[in-house]
Amino acid sequence: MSESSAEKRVVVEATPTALALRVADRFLTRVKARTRNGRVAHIALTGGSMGGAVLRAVADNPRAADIDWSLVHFWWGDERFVPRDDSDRNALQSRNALLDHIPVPEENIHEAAASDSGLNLDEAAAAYAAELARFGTDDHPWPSFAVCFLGVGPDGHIASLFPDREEVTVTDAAALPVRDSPKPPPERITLTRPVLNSSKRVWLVLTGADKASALGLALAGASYTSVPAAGAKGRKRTVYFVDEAAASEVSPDLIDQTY
Ligand SMILES: O=C1O[C@H](COP(=O)(O)O)[C@@H](O)[C@H](O)[C@H]1O
Repeated sequence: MSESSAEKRVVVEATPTALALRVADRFLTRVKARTRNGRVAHIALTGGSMGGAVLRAVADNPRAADIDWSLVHFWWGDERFVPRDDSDRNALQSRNALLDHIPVPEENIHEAAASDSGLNLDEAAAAYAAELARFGTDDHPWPSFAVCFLGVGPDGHIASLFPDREEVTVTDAAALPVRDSPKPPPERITLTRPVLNSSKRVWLVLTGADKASALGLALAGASYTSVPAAGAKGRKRTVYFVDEAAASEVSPDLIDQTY
């Protein structure tokens, strides 16, 4: 195992459906453990194909009824700057998949402002940073996420940190406006790498043959500027949850059979 991937785990399931069920079950285990003694859990969600699939599997899991959702706060690693009821919004997708089906207080749901909120893109990014700062720690002006979910694009992007763009190198802000995104919609708000990587656990969830190359490069220690997924790293654990199609370029010795 190369040094660059030593602390990264790869968990493989045969299909996207099986993967979503597994991630959902593990997520519920983590949230239950974190909130057991009344501690708050901050969770960063992702949009994209598997973001929704995992949350639907959480909603369908009977163990969701065992969680005190009033202790759980939801954030997003990135958001598309579109109207509030636009189906492209990551927050709307997450609400439809999970948040509308669990008793989580509305004040625990921390959405970035939408394009019809009255704020422009810069103001919306600044407002999101200010909201993060309300829940900051002694170490940084943002909450420490117990779990940070990330999708990965075929180009290796995570959140709205795209390859070879300035945003991926920024370390002096918590949230940034993104313009001219290579993937539509063009305007977005993203958390920065220091925020994502201050998470206790970073879980990257990706499926499909079109992600195999990005996954292979991320695990091979590619530069995070050209493959942003390569730079995602949780303080305690970094896990790539993938299906067999995405895992086709992963060396078998990197696959964790025990996790
Ligand atoms: O645009 C985005 O894309 C990624 C990945 O999406 P997928 O559909 O290829 O899985 C997602 O992680 C990110 O949050 C989102 O805004």
